Amino acid sequence: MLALGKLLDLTLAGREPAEKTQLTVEGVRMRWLGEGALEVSPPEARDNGMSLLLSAGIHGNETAPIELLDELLHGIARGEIKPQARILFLFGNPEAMRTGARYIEHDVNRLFNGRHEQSSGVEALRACALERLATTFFSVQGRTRLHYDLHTAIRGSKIEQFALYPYKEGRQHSRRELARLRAAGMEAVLLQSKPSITFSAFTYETLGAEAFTLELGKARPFGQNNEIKLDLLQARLRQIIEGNEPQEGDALDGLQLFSVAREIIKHSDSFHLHLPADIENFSELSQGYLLAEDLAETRWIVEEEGARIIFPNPKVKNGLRAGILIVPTSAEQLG
Ligand SMILES: O=C(O)CCC(=O)N[C@@H](CCC(=O)O)C(=O)O
Ligand SMILES: [Zn+2]
Repeated sequence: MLALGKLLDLTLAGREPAEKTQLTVEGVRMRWLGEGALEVSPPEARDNGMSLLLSAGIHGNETAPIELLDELLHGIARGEIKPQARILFLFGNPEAMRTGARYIEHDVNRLFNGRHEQSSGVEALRACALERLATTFFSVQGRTRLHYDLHTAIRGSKIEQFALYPYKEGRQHSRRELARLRAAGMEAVLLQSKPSITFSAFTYETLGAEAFTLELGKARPFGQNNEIKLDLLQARLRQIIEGNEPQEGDALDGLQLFSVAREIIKHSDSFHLHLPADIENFSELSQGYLLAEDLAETRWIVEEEGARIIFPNPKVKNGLRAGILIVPTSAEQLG
């Protein structure tokens, strides 16, 4: 296999490849753009106009998606997968990947849409570099722009695989993209209701891509991801890459939709979350339930009917989201 196909090995070893550009037997050009960043370009005659950004390792301990991208890249480097799309592979936080940590100093997925300018350290530099790489990649006009940012979650979940769909004022969520996610094995989608500072929010809001955070199961170390079923996602990614997706229309086929009712923000060290430590994502909370308390007698009480909690985490830094309250919604208002 070509050395650049081993982007993961290079990244984990903190090494720079001797040759920065290589051609596969299929005439596909692979170009190393910097640590954890590789661009794949099909021969011009085969290019179908799709620009696909695939990122993983934004959180360094979320290894299943990193392994998935590694496999896809190996397939391309060996000539088994024949791209018609341009692809940018990004490993989000190499430093944290090397230590098996979610992050070193700051959660890189809270530093986008310019937030890195108010921060410092390795993750602020990385978020700035990722923004630049994505901006350059999506700068070619007239191409379809799609971004999947792949993650796994800290805790177990009543719904194993789901996507988060960013929000931008005046832009409609696309039913066709939801159908594509369903075909890729996602069981639910959370429709965001305000702008955000995550990587997928950046590519959606600022770069005009269709962009999603995909949650694929529970985070485990490298080599321990057998329980995570990625065959549907892998097959769909391969079809997008090779430009041979079935045209099955926009049927959502049982996909569960939720909208974000509220983000729970931790304001101080006095923040206390009234949930069991082992609570699963998508657990239902009854109306009137006292979810959290913070300084100055701030109380978070569940008001919404059918509310569920995802990503509850009282250990986040002050000022960041410590959980999301979601409610069921329907597909009626989709574009
Ligand atoms: O399990 C958790 O608590 C967090 C899992 C995770 O990393 N989720 C992403 C979601 C990003 C988004 O809101 O689009 C994150 O929190 O960064
Ligand atoms: Zn993550």
